[in-house]
Amino acid sequence: LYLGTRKGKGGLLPPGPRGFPIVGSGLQINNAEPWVTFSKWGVKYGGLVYCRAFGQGLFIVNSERVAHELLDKRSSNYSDRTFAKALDVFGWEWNPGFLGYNDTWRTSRRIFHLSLNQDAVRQFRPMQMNRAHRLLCDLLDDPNEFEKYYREHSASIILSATYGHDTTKNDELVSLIETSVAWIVKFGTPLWMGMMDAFPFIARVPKAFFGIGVKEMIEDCRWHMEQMVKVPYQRTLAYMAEGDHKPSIVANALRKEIHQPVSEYFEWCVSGAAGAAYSAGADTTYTTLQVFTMLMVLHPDVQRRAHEQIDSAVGFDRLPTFEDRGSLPLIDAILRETLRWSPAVRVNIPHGVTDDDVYDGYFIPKGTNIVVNIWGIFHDEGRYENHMQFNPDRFLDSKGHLTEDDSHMLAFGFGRRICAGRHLAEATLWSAISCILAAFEFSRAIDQNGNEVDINPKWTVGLTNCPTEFKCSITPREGCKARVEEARLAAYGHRASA
Ligand code: HEM
Repeated sequence: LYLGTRKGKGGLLPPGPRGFPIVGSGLQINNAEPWVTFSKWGVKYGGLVYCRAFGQGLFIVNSERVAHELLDKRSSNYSDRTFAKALDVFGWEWNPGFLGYNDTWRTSRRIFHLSLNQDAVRQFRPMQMNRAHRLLCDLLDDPNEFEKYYREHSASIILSATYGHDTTKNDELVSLIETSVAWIVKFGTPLWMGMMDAFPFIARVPKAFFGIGVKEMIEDCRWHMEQMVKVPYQRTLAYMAEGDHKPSIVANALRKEIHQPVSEYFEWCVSGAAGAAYSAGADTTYTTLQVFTMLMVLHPDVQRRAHEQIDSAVGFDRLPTFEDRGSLPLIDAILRETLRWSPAVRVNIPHGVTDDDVYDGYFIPKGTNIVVNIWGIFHDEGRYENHMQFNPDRFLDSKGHLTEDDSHMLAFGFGRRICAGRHLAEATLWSAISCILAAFEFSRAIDQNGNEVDINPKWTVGLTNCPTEFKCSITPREGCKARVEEARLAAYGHRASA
């Protein structure tokens, strides 16, 4: 049995699996479900596991305490993205989510902070409510297409908050960016990151070589990356030139006087930050809405209680607004439990170590990566009893008030690298979920023979893990049509055409 006996140059390394020559334990990590491998290792080796993957040292954190100790409390040492250089080959060098711990990354975080800090995000509330109302109209008109509408909704909010762009049906910007983001989601897994870091020649393997074609995929990816950063950014410059004053991350940054005159470098940072906001925010928000929908179908009891709370706090004449949030604790509890039960990002983006460190007697060398198994932490039976059960009451006290437990925020990552859009995301999700629950009821779909259709989602593989292609029935609640028609009038300026 190997338990913590391996020694690094600077001391004892934490326990972990013994790997094979060259690839280390890289191929033992399940690429589709890495959190499963990490959780198994967590049970066997503990909260901090060490392995080598493709020639690189990798630390896996399976414990909330260790994650806080290292990534939050010692964040100045654990905020690099050491693998990031290898990813430049994908054309992501503009993406602050993958930048090292350097000045360009700091500038990007300042750009985000300006528009997305807890107070600043309030400027987007009217837009978020407007998009939630549009979503209700879409669901009322064609509930079977909920997946498509969730995508459009998430995209629309991010594009507005980032570029001040008001999306239309079949918006060309949305389709350009969606295709580009699909590349990031595909290549953003620990396996791809590890392989590109260790064996950069893989990027040059053409299709002619046994049909593998990494080279062609990378060329396509690079083209999309360039377009997704340039095209919408230019659009915002045009809006600004026309005197459009909608708030957005790009416009707010460019208008901020301390950066006048705007340098080419600063523009590069702004356009990169904007591209990152979309790529990091659209898929994660959509994923959370999909998980929420699946959970509502599976838990009619929770849904009924949510309906009752909304009806009693908001009434039947209008839809919830942000001002109602305090009187709808169950909606917040549902949101928190949804993020816990299936976080959109189950395995965190690796944090790089800047300097050698020692933790709990173990040596952590500089240049290695720390990966947090977010799913594993959320499914720690010692912390969350009956962890597989969806139970929003975990976040409520005996009087039904929200508790102080905000551990769902772990879904947004750690330390200085914590998700830059978390306040925006929370508000987007809250407005969508509260409005949807006010207006609709979810249940299992019924097939042609009158039988209930099982929920067997396909889960996507990549940086995010999303349930898709499942069927459910979304029906308007009593009195809902009138409320949605009011929302349509407010959102579009007209009622439904006959
Ligand atoms: C449910 C929605 C979301 C979830 C679950 C989520 C989760 C995450 C996670 C886990 C990280 C990695 C943090 C780390 O390395 O420790 C991250 C990073 C990031 N997120 Fe989000 N995110 C969401 C929505 C958004 C939105 C709406 C935006 C932008 C408007 C956004 C922008 C970013 C950016 C820019 C980063 C990179 C931060 C950095 O490396 O400094 N995210 N997010």
